[in-house]
Amino acid sequence: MDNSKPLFDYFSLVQPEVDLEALSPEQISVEVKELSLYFDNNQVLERIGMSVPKHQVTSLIGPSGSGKSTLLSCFNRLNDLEPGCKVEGEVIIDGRNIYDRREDVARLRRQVGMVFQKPNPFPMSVYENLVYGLKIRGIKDRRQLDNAAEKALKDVALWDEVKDRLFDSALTLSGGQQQRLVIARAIALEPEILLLDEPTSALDPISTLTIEELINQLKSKFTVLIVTHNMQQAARVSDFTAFLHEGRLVEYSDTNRLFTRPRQEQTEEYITGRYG
Ligand SMILES: Nc1ncnc2c1ncn2[C@@H]1O[C@H](COP(=O)(O)OP(=O)(O)OP(=O)(O)O)[C@@H](O)[C@H]1O
Repeated sequence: MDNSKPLFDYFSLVQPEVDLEALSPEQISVEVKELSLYFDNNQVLERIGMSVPKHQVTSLIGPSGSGKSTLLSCFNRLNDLEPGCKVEGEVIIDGRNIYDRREDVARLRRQVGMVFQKPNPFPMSVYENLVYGLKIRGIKDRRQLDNAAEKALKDVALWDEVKDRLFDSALTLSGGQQQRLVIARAIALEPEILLLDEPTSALDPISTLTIEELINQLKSKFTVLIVTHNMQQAARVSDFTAFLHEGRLVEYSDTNRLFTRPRQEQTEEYITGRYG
């Protein structure tokens, strides 16, 4: 993996550009409308509007503090846990505004899984990590749990590495393996949407590459949203890219378009490294 490679090199093959405006409702996984978010009196997101395409990878990029992680956590209402947080606007998933008072947040979090920057396996065995959520859901059948654990490990290409260590502590795995395990734990619950908040920033280059390859495969089953500081990573893994600056969505388009022919000067300044 070469992070110094010019971004343009990733797009040497001309790919058809996808028009986000032309997506049909069936192609949209999440619709964000006029979304603003405040922590006390500080406005962190300003009237964000975007349609997130189904079964595609969408990256959120932008300088530190631009609101990427905050926007990502709006998709499963993780912000609600923060004191002083106020949200305006709508985030629509499956026709429901998830900020509606009637929303069942536990159900939402099953529909929208999340993986954080630092691998956070539970301090229990590899196997127990994988079946924990299923057991909470009331699944007791041993064969069903075994099958789910095996399938999730195969989905993240970890099965061969850990099949003989299923009952060892998850904390004995390497950092890259732990992050794949955490992704497996999330997908064992069969979410529709997977949120990845800088999933490789604590990992070495080889583990990063493995996770990036995995992200490419995951989109056949899930809609993936990823926050990344690394523009080369956004170029490598994502179909669509959203550039945020000071809480505003400056530009959102086909990744190819955004990195080769940005419409906004601010985007161009950012991707060419003039700031951020
Ligand atoms: N819980 C919170 N309480 C108050 N302010 C917050 C909270 N979380 C985030 N902020 C503020 O919201 C703004 C956006 O933060 P956020 O973490 O979303 O940015 P980011 O683009 O993900 O940054 P980074 O790349 O550094 O992770 C920052 O000014 C931050 O200080």
